[in-house]
Amino acid sequence: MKITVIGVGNMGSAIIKGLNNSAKFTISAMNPVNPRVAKLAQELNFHLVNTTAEVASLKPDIIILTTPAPVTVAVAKELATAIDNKAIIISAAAGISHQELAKVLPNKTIANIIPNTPVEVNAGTIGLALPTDITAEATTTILTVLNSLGDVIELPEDKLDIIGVIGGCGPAFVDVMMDAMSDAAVKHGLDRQTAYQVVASMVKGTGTLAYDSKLAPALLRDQVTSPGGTTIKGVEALEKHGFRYAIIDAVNKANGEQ
Ligand SMILES: NC(=O)C1=CN([C@@H]2O[C@H](COP(=O)(O)OP(=O)(O)OC[C@H]3O[C@@H](n4cnc5c(N)ncnc54)[C@H](OP(=O)(O)O)[C@@H]3O)[C@@H](O)[C@H]2O)C=CC1
Ligand SMILES: O=C(O)[C@@H]1CCC=N1
Repeated sequence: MKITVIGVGNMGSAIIKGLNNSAKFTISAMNPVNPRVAKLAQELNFHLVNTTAEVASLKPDIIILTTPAPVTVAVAKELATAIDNKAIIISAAAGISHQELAKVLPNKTIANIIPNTPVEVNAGTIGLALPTDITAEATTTILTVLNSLGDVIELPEDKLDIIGVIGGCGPAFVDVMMDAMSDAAVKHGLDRQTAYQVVASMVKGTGTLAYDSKLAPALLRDQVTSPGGTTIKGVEALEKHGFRYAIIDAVNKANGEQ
């Protein structure tokens, strides 16, 4: 299957690396001329072009739009005249609706996704909204690509924003916590590299346990807080400093609440 990724920034690069790991696809990409992207194309050995006309000549089965949200509709409009109707468009642009894209891409199959950066290591969380009139064949094609990048959660488009905040922005929120924990470990005498390793391993294990057991996070927390022990003292400090509400409000704000 031939896949062209348009916009090779943080998300586009992560998708390309994840697709490249799975070694199942012929990958190409389009980006304005940029030495960073040229270097990545050389390293991963994918074909790089700079114009939508060149994208058309590649005859991709799938085009993934990872351009900045504000320019995505304009890029889609340019593509509409260049590509044939067979190419399936998958847009990762947060906040750009199916309807806005369908207006400039008539007669094209368009799916909306919100992926996250862990797609780079094929451990992504990908919210997917499919159009109601999509064919079984197109659905299979889209799922073949996305399943190679991580967990795909299919849902109606009106739920894509909140999945996008939890799945898409969530890694940044967890990274902030990991960074703070690493600083605290360094303060208490651990060297920084070991601190990063311990924190990443702990988050990976905690995530895997929650994912595999399907237990509620509160129950998993209770299993750590031994009576009269150290953890409950830390949890008390988190409550005192409003950690829980800080997280809830981060989600509120990322989801557009004023
Ligand atoms: N980052 C994330 O975790 C997530 C991002 N997304 C979505 O992915 C999209 C990209 O975000 P992100 O990767 O963070 O942003 P970046 O700024 O890191 O990447 C954007 C890329 O698009 C390129 N670009 C700009 N204009 C054009 C154009 N007209 N044609 C082709 N390429 C273009 C830029 O090129 P250059 O800089 O070389 O000029 C850059 O390489 C957004 O729509 C965002 O909503 C969705 C979920 C998660
Ligand atoms: O920050 C953003 O707008 C994008 C969408 C989800 C994650 N990053």
